Amino acid sequence: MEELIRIQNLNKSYGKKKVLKNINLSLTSGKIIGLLGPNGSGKTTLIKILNGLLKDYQGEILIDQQPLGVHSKSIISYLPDEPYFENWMTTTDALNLFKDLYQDFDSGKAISLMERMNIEKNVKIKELSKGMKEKFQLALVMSRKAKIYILDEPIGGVDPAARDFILDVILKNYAEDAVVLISTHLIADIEKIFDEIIFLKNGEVVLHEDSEELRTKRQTSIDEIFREEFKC
Ligand SMILES: Nc1ncnc2c1ncn2[C@@H]1O[C@H](COP(=O)(O)OP(=O)(O)OP(=O)(O)O)[C@@H](O)[C@H]1O
Repeated sequence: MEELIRIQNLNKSYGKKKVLKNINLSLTSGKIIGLLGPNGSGKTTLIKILNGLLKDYQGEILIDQQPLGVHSKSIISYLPDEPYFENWMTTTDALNLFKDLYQDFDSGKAISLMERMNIEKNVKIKELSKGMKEKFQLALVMSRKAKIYILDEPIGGVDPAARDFILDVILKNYAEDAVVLISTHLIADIEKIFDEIIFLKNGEVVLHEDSEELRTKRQTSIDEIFREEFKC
């Protein structure tokens, strides 16, 4: 197993508000990891830092043994929590953009995923529904042969029937030696694919465990454990 993400003593504040508090994590290859926590617990902030989008933090981050930078950008395939395409773009423009930006992008795979999703070529992205946009973006992100996939709420906007399809896309398309970090609130729908679970509570990691061991130890589902931990 290769350590692909190492986070040491990570702290981040917005003004006076501390939103990430002394985070330490080591994430290794071959795992699908659930980053779980209630609204405002810091999931998106952590994900943005890993993707080099927020720079004013304290602590050390190593991606594939190297500090954040050109190398980390080249090996992380990132699905943001909001669609990032420009209004004028068509599905084909976005496909070509990914082809230009990422050497590891497999356009044949993306086209076949689009076909399975009934997303046509040359359609204006702004004319797709929210769920279709999310599926399209996921198809592009999962068509890279990346070492690290970071997916912020990949099933948030799609209907329950489409969720299993999305999980299938994730499971069938990540390389076995990659790490997949997925943030979500919809734990019951997705927990079966997690190898490890991280609970983030008020900016702190309160649990990081193998999901099977956790279920066996507590004799219940991750969803139930989450509800218990974060009871209002
Ligand atoms: N740009 C910002 N300026 C100030 N505070 C922010 C900013 N972005 C996030 N925060 C605050 O940081 C905290 C963590 O937010 P973050 O979006 O990382 O949480 P989250 O776990 O992803 O939440 P959600 O599940 O609702 O998306 C929250 O208290 C939020 O209000």
